[in-house]
Amino acid sequence: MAAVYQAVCRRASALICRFHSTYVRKMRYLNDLKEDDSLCRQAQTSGTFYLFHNLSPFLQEVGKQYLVPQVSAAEMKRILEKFKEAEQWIEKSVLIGCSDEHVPHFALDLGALEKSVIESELKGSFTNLRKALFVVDEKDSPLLASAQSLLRWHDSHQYCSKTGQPTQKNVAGSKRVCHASGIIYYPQMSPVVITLVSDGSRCLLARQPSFPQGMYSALSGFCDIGENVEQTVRREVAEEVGLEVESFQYSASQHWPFPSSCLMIACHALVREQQTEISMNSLELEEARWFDLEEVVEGLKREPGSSKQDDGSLLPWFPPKQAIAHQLIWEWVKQQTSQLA
Ligand SMILES: NC(=O)C1=CN([C@@H]2O[C@H](COP(=O)(O)OP(=O)(O)OC[C@H]3O[C@@H](n4cnc5c(N)ncnc54)[C@H](O)[C@@H]3O)[C@@H](O)[C@H]2O)C=CC1
Ligand SMILES: [Mg+2]
Repeated sequence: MAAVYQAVCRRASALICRFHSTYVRKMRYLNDLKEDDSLCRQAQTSGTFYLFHNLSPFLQEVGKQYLVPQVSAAEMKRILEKFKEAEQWIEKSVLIGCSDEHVPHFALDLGALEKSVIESELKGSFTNLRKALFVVDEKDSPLLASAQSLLRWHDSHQYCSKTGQPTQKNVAGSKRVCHASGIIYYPQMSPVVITLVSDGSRCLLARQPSFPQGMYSALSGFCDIGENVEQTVRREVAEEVGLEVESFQYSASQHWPFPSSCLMIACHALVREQQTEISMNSLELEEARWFDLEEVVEGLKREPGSSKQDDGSLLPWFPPKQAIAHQLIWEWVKQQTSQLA
């Protein structure tokens, strides 16, 4: 009876599925892979793999382009057979998505294997993520960022922080379990607020000592435990530049893999026109100042290389479009120019 009931349910859910959009079906499939170890193990045999070596993604340089190759399961098998314990390597992979046709995508870090062997087999090279994100096609950057973050999380959560016992990942890599205590660990992101402060006609951009020369960005800061986004915006602006936020507006968000895994929550904030004197916290920032519209528009046109002047000084430039700070600055320019029109 139970078997008949299950068959009816399966048929019903298959019928319902047919009416779902491609997106819904894809999300449901990914969720099934996360929940069902045997389904996911089977998926590994037909999936594609994005490779990393000590958290650096594998890229291929073709002409002036950098491609992010997807290695087929068969190709993966062929390469791993060159090393010992080939089968065990596939088990280290983590699920990072799937195509509209439900071909699952995995990420795999081959850090303990000889890098040069893999590079020459696959004709490419493992490239530092900070470089990779800015040279690959725009659609591939978020994928590389989230894949690396997930691999990093697994690498640094091998043991239970309560019992000290090893933790085991599920096949998809969506969690790790300590079988001694029953504690389940899920991949984490730290919420960070990034705020573009404006006084109505100028915007405030700052430099941290670690930024590349000449680059200015919006103010950023990790959320403290218990804070909401508004409280973090107000606190960070007060801490870093000594100003009081009057009002703020959410703009967009982005996952950011540095220093480990941040959820960047981007906001515009307004301070009173009469209270714009900056009192910079020099422990965190090396410069913070107001920029007018013209200076921001000019800065957006500049690239790191083109910011150097003949006398060696640097003109300001801003984060590239892959960073959400860029989007905030663009939005501010658009809003200012629409006000002027
Ligand atoms: N995608 C983008 O456009 C941008 C991204 N960012 C990212 O935002 C992050 C945070 O910005 P900051 O101004 O550096 O933050 P911050 O102003 O809160 O200062 C960083 C300090 O906060 C402390 N901290 C508190 N919680 C932390 C946590 N969960 N992880 C690490 N450190 C923590 C540490 O002492 C650290 O040195 C940066 O790591 C950076 O990668 C920053 C600007 C632009
Ligand atoms: Mg900060």
